[in-house]
Amino acid sequence: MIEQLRGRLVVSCQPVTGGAMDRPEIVAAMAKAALDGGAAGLRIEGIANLRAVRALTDAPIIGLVKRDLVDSAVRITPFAQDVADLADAGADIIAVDATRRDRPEAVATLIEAVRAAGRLAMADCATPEDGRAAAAAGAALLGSTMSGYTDGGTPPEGPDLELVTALASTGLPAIAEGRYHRPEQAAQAIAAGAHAVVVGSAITRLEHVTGWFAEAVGGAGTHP
Ligand SMILES: CC(=O)N[C@H](C=O)[C@@H](O)[C@H](O)[C@H](O)COP(=O)(O)O
Repeated sequence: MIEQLRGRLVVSCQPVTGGAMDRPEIVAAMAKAALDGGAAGLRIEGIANLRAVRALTDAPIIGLVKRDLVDSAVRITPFAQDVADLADAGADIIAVDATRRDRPEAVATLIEAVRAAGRLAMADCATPEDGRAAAAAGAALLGSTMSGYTDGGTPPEGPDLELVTALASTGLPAIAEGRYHRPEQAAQAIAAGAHAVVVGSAITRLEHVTGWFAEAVGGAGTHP
C-alpha cells in the first residue's frame, strides 16, 4: 500500500463545506477524475464521501473525519470512534491530527485504534517533534498537513518543505501536504525527501482556485 504511493501524487477531494460540490456523488466523480489524471491515491473526508469513493476504486484511500469541537482546536479524526467508522467505511490509511495540543483523546490512543483496526496511521503533523512522537507511537506515515495551521494566524503562502525533510529524517515515509498549489512545488517536495505529495485545494476546491484568478483580475467570490 505504501509502495504504491512512492514518488506519486495523492489528490485530496475535499469540497468547500456547504459549497456547491459538497455531495458524495460529486466527491466520487472528482476522485475518479483525479485517478484518471494520474493520481495514485486519494484523501477523502467524511464517512458518506468515503463510502461513495470506496465503491469505485481499489486505489489507496487516506480517510479522515473533520469535527469542529467546542473545547479543542483539533479537527482531524479526534476520536477513536471516528477511526473505527473510517475503517468500517473502507479507508486503507487513516489520518489523525498528531499535533501536541489540548485534545479529547491522546494521539497515541488514536494511532493504537488505527493499528487495532488493521489500517495504517498517517500522523498529520505541524512540527518535527509531532512527527517524532507519532513515529514512537506507531504511525506508519508522517504528513506535513498541519504546518501553518496551529497558531491561529494566517498561514504562509507556500508549503513547508523544511518540515517534509525533517519528517523524512525519521525514516518513516513523509507525505508532503498543505499549500502545494503548483506542479513545481510538488516536484520540489519529492526532491526534498517526500514519499508522496497530497494536493487538495488547487485541484478540487473550485471556489478557491476561481478566487485566486478572480482576485487577480479584481473580483471577489462568496467563499473563502
Ligand atoms: C489544515 C487542514 O485541515 N487540512 C485539511 C486536511 O485534510 C484539508 O483542508 C486540506 O485541503 C488538505 O490538507 C490539502 O491541503 P491543500 O488544500 O492546501 O492542498
